[in-house]
Amino acid sequence: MVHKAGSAAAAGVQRTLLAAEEDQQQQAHTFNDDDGGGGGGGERVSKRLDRQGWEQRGKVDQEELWGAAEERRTRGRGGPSAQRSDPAQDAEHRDRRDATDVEDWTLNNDDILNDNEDKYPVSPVRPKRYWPHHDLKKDGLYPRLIGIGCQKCGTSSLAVYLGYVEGFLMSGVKEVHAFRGDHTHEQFARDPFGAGRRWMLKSMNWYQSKWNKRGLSIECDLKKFHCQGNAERDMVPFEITPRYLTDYRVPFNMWESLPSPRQMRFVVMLRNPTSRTWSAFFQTMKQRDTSRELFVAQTREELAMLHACYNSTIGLTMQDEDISAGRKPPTMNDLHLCRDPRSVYRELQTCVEKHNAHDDHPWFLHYTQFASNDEVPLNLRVQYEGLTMRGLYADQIFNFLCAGFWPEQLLIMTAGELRHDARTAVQRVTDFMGVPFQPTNEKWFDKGVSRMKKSAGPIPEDVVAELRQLFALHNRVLMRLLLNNNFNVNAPFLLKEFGLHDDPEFAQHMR
Ligand SMILES: Nc1ncnc2c1ncn2[C@@H]1O[C@H](COP(=O)(O)OS(=O)(=O)O)[C@@H](OP(=O)(O)O)[C@H]1O
Repeated sequence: MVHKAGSAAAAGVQRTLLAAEEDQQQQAHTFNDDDGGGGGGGERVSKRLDRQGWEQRGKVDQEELWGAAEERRTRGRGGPSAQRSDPAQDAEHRDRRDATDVEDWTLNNDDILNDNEDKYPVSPVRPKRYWPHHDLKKDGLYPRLIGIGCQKCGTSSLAVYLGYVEGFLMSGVKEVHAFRGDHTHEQFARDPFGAGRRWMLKSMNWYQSKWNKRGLSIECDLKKFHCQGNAERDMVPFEITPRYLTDYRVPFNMWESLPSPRQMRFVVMLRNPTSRTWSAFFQTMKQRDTSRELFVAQTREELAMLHACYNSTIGLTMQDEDISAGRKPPTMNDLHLCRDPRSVYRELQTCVEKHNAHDDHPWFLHYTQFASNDEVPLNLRVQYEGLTMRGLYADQIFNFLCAGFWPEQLLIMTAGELRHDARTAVQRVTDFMGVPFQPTNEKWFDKGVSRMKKSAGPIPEDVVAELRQLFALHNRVLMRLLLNNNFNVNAPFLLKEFGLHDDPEFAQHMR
């Protein structure tokens, strides 16, 4: 990539990069609505992209997903799977659903506002909950399940599979990107009762509206711990935005603004980070310069920057010697390592600026552009984390614990697991959500979701060893984090994905 030196040129390139990043997301995620929480324009874009995307694939029609959901609602609970399951159980399930078609229930909210602090230590940076009790429009649902990652890990296929499970209700677009801006965290902190509150309401109303297409709604009065609505209790509204995992602000925004963060469930798709990096590069550069030389050059530049800056700034778990040296796994007792994402990014930015000898490489600097930059509109002020850093999953997941979420709330699935047996993998998700696994269209589970986009093919050999070297320690810390806490994992698949299935340290988990 050729960059011009000089700050004006750098700003120009940065704008181009922002545009490219947007463009990348829009092109890549054909059901993406990367509006960053603003509303309006994103809807238009997403409609266009949805149509193009699904037509290109020629296999799945998003309306079909919605149509299937609607049909299920109106004609009862039939569907192919019903023929195969126990009729008595089905009848019982049907009765239960009919009885709850109009819901009026009290949430089990013991720990929503007064967290049960006995179970785990509380992170020193867990934000205050700002969820507004009043003034919200009551015309949509909140998700119960959010797919938070990771990019290029099979999330589109997972979205399609879940879309064909009874009761699972996808947002109008797969990726809502609701929590990535500063609209909650920063605006609200600055002005909780004025502009910040208006931002919050606007963005949460916008978020809720993603599920209002079928006239479903739910109202919650958290002062009375009471919710009422016409959504069925075991319905699972969901969305999947892979970049939620890599933007350190996201879990904090979620904790602040979702009505019942402790009841949220997350699914995290993971993939071996080396092949992920190449797949992500291939997507980013689609229709531009996809040369393997560029990939090697760009990756090396990122690696140099990460070696200089990652561990000392953004790498939360890396800052504990015992953890990084393998003397202990990261657990909930290590939440003192947590940092406010804004200060983490600020430090990262300072470090990157110091080590970046060439200010003609703004594409990399861009990923630390957290401080306000008036030239960049708020909804475009995304973090560009580079491609390699997105594979350092351990700290990204740990950061969710920092924001207040518990390991029990996260289900970890690997791309290999989904590819191996989608039915069993998706059933893990339905079990996790406590709802029966009832596919509404068996063919997707029997045939599998066909490859949706052009594949990246094999990674250029030149940098494989360097990438593996960077990821080795982080992968190990990740396994220790996931296997020693109460995450919902499938250990053998997990270890296999990361090439640690023969490692004596984890042998007990392979049994
Ligand atoms: N069923 C199933 N299981 C596992 N992996 C699958 C599956 N379907 C697709 N893929 C591969 O996932 C890669 C695309 O991932 P995403 O859909 O998450 O991409 S995106 O972030 O939404 O753009 C992409 O990887 P690459 O081919 O290496 O680019 C897909 O081939």
